[in-house]
Amino acid sequence: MAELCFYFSTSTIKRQIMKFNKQKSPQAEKEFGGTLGATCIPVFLPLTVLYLLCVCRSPVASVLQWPPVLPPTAQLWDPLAPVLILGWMALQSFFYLLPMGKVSEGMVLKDGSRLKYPINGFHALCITAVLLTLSLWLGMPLGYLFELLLPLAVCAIGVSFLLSLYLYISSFWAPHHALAQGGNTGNPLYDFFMGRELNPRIGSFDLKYFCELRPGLIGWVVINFGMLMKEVELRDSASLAMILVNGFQLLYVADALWNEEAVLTTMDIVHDGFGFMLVFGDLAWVPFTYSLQAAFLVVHPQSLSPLGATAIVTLNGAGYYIFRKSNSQKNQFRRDPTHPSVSKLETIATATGKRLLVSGWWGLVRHPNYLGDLLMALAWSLPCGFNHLLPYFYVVYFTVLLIHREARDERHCRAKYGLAWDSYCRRVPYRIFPYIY
Ligand SMILES: NC(=O)C1=CN([C@@H]2O[C@H](COP(=O)(O)OP(=O)(O)OC[C@H]3O[C@@H](n4cnc5c(N)ncnc54)[C@H](OP(=O)(O)O)[C@@H]3O)[C@@H](O)[C@H]2O)C=CC1
Ligand SMILES: CC(C)=CCC[C@@H](C)[C@H]1CC=C2C3=C(CC[C@@]21C)[C@@]1(C)CC[C@H](O)C(C)(C)[C@@H]1CC3
Repeated sequence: MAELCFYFSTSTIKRQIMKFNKQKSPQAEKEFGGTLGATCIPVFLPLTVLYLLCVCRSPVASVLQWPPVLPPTAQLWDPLAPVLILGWMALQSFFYLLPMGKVSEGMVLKDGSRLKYPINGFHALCITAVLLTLSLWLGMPLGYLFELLLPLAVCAIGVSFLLSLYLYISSFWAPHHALAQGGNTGNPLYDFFMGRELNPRIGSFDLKYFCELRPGLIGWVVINFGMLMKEVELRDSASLAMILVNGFQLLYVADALWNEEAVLTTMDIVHDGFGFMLVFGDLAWVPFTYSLQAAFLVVHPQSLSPLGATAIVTLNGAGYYIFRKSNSQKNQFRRDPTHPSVSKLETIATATGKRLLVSGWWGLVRHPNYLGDLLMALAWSLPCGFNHLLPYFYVVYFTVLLIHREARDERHCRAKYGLAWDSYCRRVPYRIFPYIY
C-alpha cells in the first residue's frame, strides 16, 4: 500500500514537472553564480553559521585561526532545540493569525490581483516582550540560550532545508502567473535555491511575508536578550557594550515591524521567489549571525568609556536617521506623490508612468537607505572593541550584500525605466557613498 502511494505521489510530481517544462523560461539570466552558486551556497552558508558560532565562543575568537575550531558533535545536538524552534515557529504563526492590526494590500500581481497581508508584526513583538518578562518573573533561565546556540542553529538550518523542499515541490501545483521571474528555469538546483513561486501561501497564510519579518527577526532580539541574561548570570550585571548592542538592534527590529507595510514593496516580496536563499536567510542566517556581537560579548567582555559610548550612540543615531528618513520618503512618494512632504521634490518622468525622485534623500546618492543601514552596522560592531575581527563580520557581509543588491536593483530598474534610469544615474552619479562609490 505504502509503495502504491509512493508510486502515485512520485508520478503526480513527474506529471507536474512535465507540464512545467512546457512553461519554463530557461533563457532567464541566472543570478548568484548560476547553478554552481546555487549548489555551493546551500552547503557553504550553513557551515559558515556553525563555524562563526564556534569561533565566537572560543577564547581566541579568531576567524583566521588554523586549524579551525570545530565543535565536538555532542555540542551540535540537544533534544530541547527542535522543541524550541518548532514551538517558536508555532507561537509566531499564532500571533500572525490573531485578528489584530489592519490588513493591507500588496503590489498588483501579474494577473491584476492584489494579495491581502495582516499588519500585526509590532503587536507580535510586544506580546513576545510580555511573554519574555513573564518567563523571567517565573525564573526561566533565559541565559541558557547561550549554551543552546549551536543546536538551535542546527535545527533552524534543518527546518530551512525542509521548508525549501516543500516550497519547491508544492510550486509545481501553482498556476504559471504565480511563479517568480527568476526561479523558473527548469534547473532543479537553481530553482530550489532561488524559489519558483512568488507568494506561496497555505490558505491566507503568506509563508514568505511571515518568514521575512517574524520568526527570524524577533528571534534575533530574543537571542540577544538571552546573551544579556547570560552576562548577568556570569558577571552580576549587564555591560554597557551589551546594553548598546541590544538597544541598537532592538530599535532596528522594532522599526522594521512598526513599518511592516513598507516591506510589501521590497525586492524580496515583489520580485524574488521564496526558495532556499530567502528561507535560510530569514530563519537561520538572520537570527544566528546577526546576534554574533551579543554572543561574542558573553565570552569577551569589553569596557567602554562614556566618550566612546556617546560617539557610538551618535553614529547609530545618524545611520538610523538617514535609513528611516530615506525609506519613508520613497515609500510616501510611491504611495501618494501629491502628499505635501514629497510633492515639492524634483522628479523625472519614466515611460512606465512612474516618476523617479532626483532631489531630497534620493538626490544625494542612489541608495541613501543602504548608506544609513551600513552606518548602523558599524555602530553595532564598535562596542566589541578593536581586538577581534569576528564582531565586524556583519559589517563586511552586509557591505557585500548591499553592493550586490544595489547591482541587482540597478539591472531591474534599467530594464524597467530604460533611458529615464540612465538620466537619473547621470544626475545622481554615486550609488551608496557620496563621492566614493
Ligand atoms: N538588514 C538586512 O539584512 C537588510 C536590510 N535591507 C534594507 O532594506 C531596505 C529596503 O531595501 P531594498 O528592498 O533593497 O531596496 P530599496 O528600498 O532601496 O528599493 C529599491 C527600489 O526603489 C525604487 N527607487 C529607486 N530609486 C528611486 C528613486 N530615485 N525614486 C523613486 N523610487 C526609486 C525602485 O523601485 P520602483 O521604482 O519599482 O518603486 C527600486 O527598485 C533598505 O533600507 C536596506 O538597507 C535590505 C537587505 C538586507
Ligand atoms: C546570506 C544570505 C542567505 C542572504 C539572504 C538575504 C537575507 C538575509 C536578507 C534579504 C533581504 C532581507 C531584508 C531584511 C532582513 C535580511 C534579509 C531577509 C529586513 C527584514 C531587515 C529589517 C529591515 O528594516 C527591512 C524590513 C527593510 C529588511 C527587508 C530586507
